[in-house]
Amino acid sequence: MDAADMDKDLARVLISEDELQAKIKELAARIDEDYAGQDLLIVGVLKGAVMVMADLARALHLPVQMDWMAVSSYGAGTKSSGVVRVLKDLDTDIAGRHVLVVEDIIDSGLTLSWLVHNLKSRNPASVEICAALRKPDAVKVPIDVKYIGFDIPNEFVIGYGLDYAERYRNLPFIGTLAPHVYGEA
Ligand SMILES: O=P(O)(O)OC[C@H]1O[C@H](OP(=O)(O)OP(=O)(O)O)[C@H](O)[C@@H]1O
Ligand SMILES: Nc1nc2[nH]cnc2c(=O)[nH]1
Ligand SMILES: [Mg+2]
Repeated sequence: MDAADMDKDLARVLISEDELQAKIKELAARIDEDYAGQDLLIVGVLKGAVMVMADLARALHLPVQMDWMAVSSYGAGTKSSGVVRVLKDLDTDIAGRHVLVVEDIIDSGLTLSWLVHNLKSRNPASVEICAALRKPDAVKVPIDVKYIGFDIPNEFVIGYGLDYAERYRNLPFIGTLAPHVYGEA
């Protein structure tokens, strides 16, 4: 699959690369200001958050530390069951630390709701969330999201870390896929 193949799989671009990069810079400026003089650990949730983490970290002026978690939702055959298994835990002890969890998307909100609860049980100084995208269903789960990039409609999106069958994560923008990719046309 080359770039031309990826392009023909697209239905439309929802958020362009320029829009994404401008928003990341805006969020980074707020984070720089809010955590000025503090020791911040940013935690990316693998794999979706890799692009946001990489861009956000480089846009920040704070000397942050970076760590990663990998989690997997399981149970009842649905991805967002709310039951989460830790596949890779933090390498860092977060007791007394300011933690900012970085995500690509909040859909049902179940992954982050579980994760924040889990991290808070480790007695950090604070836990906040930064997510590039949020879908309308997220309102059903009460999670406090301090930094949000874009509120998007309830569509399946790909790119900028988000995959369909592990592909399209490397697109630099957010888009939707043509029906033929799903085998519908
Ligand atoms: O709000 P929710 O309904 O819980 O869904 C959001 C989560 O789902 C996706 O990850 P996924 O578990 O597909 O794994 P990935 O990050 O490796 O793509 C996305 O990256 C979020 O982590
Ligand atoms: N790729 C992708 N993964 C998701 N996980 C939850 N919502 C989405 C979405 O819209 N796209
Ligand atoms: Mg994810």
